[in-house]
Amino acid sequence: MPEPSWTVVMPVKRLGAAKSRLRGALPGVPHEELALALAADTLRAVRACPAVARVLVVTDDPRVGAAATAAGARVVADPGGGLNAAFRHGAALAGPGEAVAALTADLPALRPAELAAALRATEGVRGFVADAPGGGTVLLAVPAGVPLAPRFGPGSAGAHAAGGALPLVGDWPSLRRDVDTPPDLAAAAGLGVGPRTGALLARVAGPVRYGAGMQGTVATYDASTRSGVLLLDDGTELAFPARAFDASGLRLLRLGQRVRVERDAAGEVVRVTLPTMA
Ligand SMILES: Nc1nc2c(ncn2[C@@H]2O[C@H](COP(=O)(O)OP(=O)(O)OP(=O)(O)O)[C@@H](O)[C@H]2O)c(=O)[nH]1
Ligand SMILES: C=C(OP(=O)(O)O)C(=O)O
Repeated sequence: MPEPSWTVVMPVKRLGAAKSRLRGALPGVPHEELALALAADTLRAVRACPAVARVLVVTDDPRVGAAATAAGARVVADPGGGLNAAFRHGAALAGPGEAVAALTADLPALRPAELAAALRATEGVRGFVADAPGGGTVLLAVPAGVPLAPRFGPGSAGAHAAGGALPLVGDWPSLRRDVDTPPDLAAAAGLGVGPRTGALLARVAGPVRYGAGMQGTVATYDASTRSGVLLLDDGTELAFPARAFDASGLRLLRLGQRVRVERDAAGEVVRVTLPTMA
């Protein structure tokens, strides 16, 4: 059986207003560059997904529009009225026989194979994929002819479920990893981001204390190698090397102990400290 061909709708805000919670996340990098890189890397992965036939980018931003056109997407103007209006507008432009997937454009770690797997899982039903923390939505997909009825925004996972959409269960960390805050960016870097975002991370000199506020608990610790694994509060696991422990000034770590995590521009853990330490 041939793979169904999806139309993906991706709205992107004007770069000056987009991703406001990330402003200043990468010192020395203009905010609009970062906002553009996140969207461009998302789009790149979507275009590389074999299940996707068409991409509609809904935006009023000229730089996003140019990048999207160059990447082979169709660009349509933002109708105004916010994110859900933008999604409805894009979905209305899909052909009558086309299944539609509404995707947020802030998934710089997205892997085409994970998007393909999620689209396969939603075939024939109206389904959604929650973000990594669980309260938001990264993907809402409908079969041809079924209204999208998007309810994106705070608490959207609950709103989509209440509206009858099926929560899709699957191990798709790169799809669920939306980037709203500096700790999200660090988590995405840990998964591996696309080239545009990666180039900006690499441009930042020296170790950046991404998510100096990021916390987790010690899941494993091997005193002989001085390394182990942390369970972050968003449920992801993160290995830490001996040098991150050595930088802590601690003599040992106990299982279940609460720690604060500092990571470098590539997402590697550079220091594990106690939340009470300066
Ligand atoms: N075209 C369009 N896209 C939007 C609009 N609002 C949000 N988006 C996009 O929808 C996706 C998810 O939105 P949010 O995570 O809330 O992003 P944001 O509004 O840029 O970020 P914050 O300013 O931090 O809230 C992002 O790709 C945004 O660019 C809108 O009004 N129009
Ligand atoms: C747009 C959403 O929220 P966030 O700002 O968390 O990406 C959502 O999850 O529906």
